Amino acid sequence: MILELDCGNSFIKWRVLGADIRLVVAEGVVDSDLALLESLNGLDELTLQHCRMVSVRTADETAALMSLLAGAFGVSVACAAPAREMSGVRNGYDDYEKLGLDRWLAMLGGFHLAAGACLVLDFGTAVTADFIANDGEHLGGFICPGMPLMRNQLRTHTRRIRYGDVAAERALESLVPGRATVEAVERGCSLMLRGFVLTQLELARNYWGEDFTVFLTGGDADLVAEVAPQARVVPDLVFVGLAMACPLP
Ligand SMILES: Nc1ncnc2c1ncn2[C@@H]1O[C@H](COP(=O)(O)OP(=O)(O)O)[C@@H](O)[C@H]1O
Ligand SMILES: CC(C)(COP(=O)(O)O)[C@@H](O)C(=O)NCCC(=O)O
Ligand SMILES: [K+]
Repeated sequence: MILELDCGNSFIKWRVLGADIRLVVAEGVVDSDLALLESLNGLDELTLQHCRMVSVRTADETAALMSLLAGAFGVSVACAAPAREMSGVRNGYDDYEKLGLDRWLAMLGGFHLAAGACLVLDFGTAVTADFIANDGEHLGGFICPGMPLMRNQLRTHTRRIRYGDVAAERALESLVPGRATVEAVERGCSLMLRGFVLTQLELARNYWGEDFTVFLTGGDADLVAEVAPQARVVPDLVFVGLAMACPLP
């Protein structure tokens, strides 16, 4: 069995592949290293041969998780590393090591699945957009605050915007102008994300006409899927890239 981990700024996405590595036998989203251990320890018949991971956390945090996993399951962990070029994709950053590894893997996965020009949009703590041309050249991308950051900025930098998570979820059932703070904020931020998506689509059309594939990934991809009906929603896009960057030994 193989354990795969995508350590974002807010959550760790994990999944276990079976003896047939095309099959996901267990998966989850957790908010801490300890919660990850708990989830994994709760699985019966877990026998890990390999572990591969991508992390956008600090080197210290990543190393701590690696040694935790080595201690608990006796596996060594392969970590995705920056590259100037891989699987036909050329990293477009001036300093290629600075490009977020989750972005890089989602790009590898997207270009592989599209076999051509693609726009990769990731909705996590931050929102990212990356443009990969038909020849695999990464043209660059954009980073902006995601839903969790936008709502938390409003909550922490104003005095009267206060509401709970349950109300937030319900507020997004519609996008008509809000008649309560929670509706006004949640819908307002959701529309910001949708506007961002539309701008990215316009830019992609300027580059490539209609000849490109759009990928939506990240925990909040569903919030914007409606404005990009042509897009492929691929929640495990980072894992597609992870398998390419860290093939089994
Ligand atoms: N099952 C889930 N568990 C946790 N967060 C989720 C889940 N489904 C959707 N989300 C949303 O996804 C967002 C986090 O996305 P994610 O891609 O995990 O971020 P990051 O990679 O930055 O940690 C949060 O706004 C959260 O509300
Ligand atoms: C942009 C990100 C913060 C996104 O992280 P996430 O929202 O997935 O947790 C991450 O990819 C990152 O730290 N990137 C490094 C900076 C860059 O890509 O330019
Ligand atoms: K992510």
